Amino acid sequence: MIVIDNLLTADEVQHFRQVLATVPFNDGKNTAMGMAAGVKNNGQADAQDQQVKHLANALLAKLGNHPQVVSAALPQRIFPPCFNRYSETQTYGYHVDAAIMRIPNTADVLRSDMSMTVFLSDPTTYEGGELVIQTGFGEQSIKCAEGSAILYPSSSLHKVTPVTQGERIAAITWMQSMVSDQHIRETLYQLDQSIQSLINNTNANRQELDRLHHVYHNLIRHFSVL
Ligand SMILES: O=C(O)CCC(=O)C(=O)O
Ligand SMILES: [Fe+2]
Repeated sequence: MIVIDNLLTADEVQHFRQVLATVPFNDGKNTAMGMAAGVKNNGQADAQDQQVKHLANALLAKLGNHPQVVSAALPQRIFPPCFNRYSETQTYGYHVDAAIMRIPNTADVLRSDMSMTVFLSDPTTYEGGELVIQTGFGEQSIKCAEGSAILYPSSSLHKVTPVTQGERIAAITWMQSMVSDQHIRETLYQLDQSIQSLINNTNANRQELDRLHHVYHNLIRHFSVL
């Protein structure tokens, strides 16, 4: 589970919120698959709306270019982000995200390996609305600052607790990774993070760094499936 701090700048968050305040929202149940529909109670911005498409594309471009997102998810495909809104009393009970998702208006499908929530509301403006994820170490409850995001394995059970005051707006998306094995993906992420911090360390031995870089790329070559 990885927090991406400041994925969006304050200005970008404000722009997203301003646009989302003007676009039509539909019942979130319409896009839930199978059992998830029974526990889903939120609103979802109309994905056919031109302004919503524009925001989704802007976020998509941002994700594909973000070094930490790329390092953690090794994305091959990213689902066009959706925008959801939980008003007072709204909630999304425990569910697992569908393993295979059809990318709207295309013939392509995506296997969800990693799920992402980008928090767009200032956390001091709403109560409740925590994203709770079941992990091997118990439940983790997450409420990020506006503009920050959480990336977590799509295989996990998760829920959004009821909003008891205010309104929670977020963008959500799913990624198919070039490396489907979660454990290997995590290990590659750790290796890359170490390499990146050595690159920024002026005392690091250049030859050793080149060797680590070489190892990282050969591991990607070995484990990625395109
Ligand atoms: O809003 C969130 O943080 C997560 C929503 C969710 O789990 C979903 O739409 O599948
Ligand atoms: Fe979900």
